[in-house]
Amino acid sequence: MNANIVIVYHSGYGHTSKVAEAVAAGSGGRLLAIDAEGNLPEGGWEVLERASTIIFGSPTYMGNVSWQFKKFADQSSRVWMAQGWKDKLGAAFTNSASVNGDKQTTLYTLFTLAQQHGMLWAGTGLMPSNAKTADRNDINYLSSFAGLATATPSDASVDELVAGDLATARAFGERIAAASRRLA
Ligand SMILES: Cc1cc2nc3c(=O)[nH]c(=O)nc-3n(C[C@H](O)[C@H](O)[C@H](O)COP(=O)(O)O)c2cc1C
Repeated sequence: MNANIVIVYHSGYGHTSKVAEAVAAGSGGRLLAIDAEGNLPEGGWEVLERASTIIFGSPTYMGNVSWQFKKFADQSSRVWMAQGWKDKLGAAFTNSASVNGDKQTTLYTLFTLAQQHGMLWAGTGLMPSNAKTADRNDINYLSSFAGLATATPSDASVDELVAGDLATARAFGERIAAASRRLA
């Protein structure tokens, strides 16, 4: 595990957790879950303080981050006061039911959070799979650049995430780990 990379995320029903696990597998990063009340576990803020790279993750609910993630973001204003995350590397992912589903708004919220903190930003760095021959299981089929986007059908269980999305999440994690090494 690479303690320099922390994946801090919320998942209401477990689907975004699966994406977070794939990002962790690719990056070697440590998972840090925001709970159902919007709180971090004991010592969570210190884990983030020590990290050089923070990857933010949230499901898209009503076109934006979940309220639990927003509570975490608002609580991070205490860190902002001391500029504690300035110049750390930031990146983000979101998962939702629809292929579009307004995920871009969620990614922009996560990007804005990172920029308010003065963080550096890394996108997916993944080429799109948008040709006629493209298959749903191709890497970056959703063709997102600003951050990782995955789509889990609304009736899929947590064991039924699209394999290509999980592979894309691993590739995204590898990309963020490589970017993190370049800044070290
Ligand atoms: C309150 C709520 C709002 C949602 N809003 C959206 C949405 O705006 N766009 C979308 O594509 N899916 C939406 N969904 C579907 C979720 O994004 C989707 O089920 C996702 O996989 C849930 O992730 P989770 O299991 O980590 O909570 C919504 C689900 C809930 C519960």
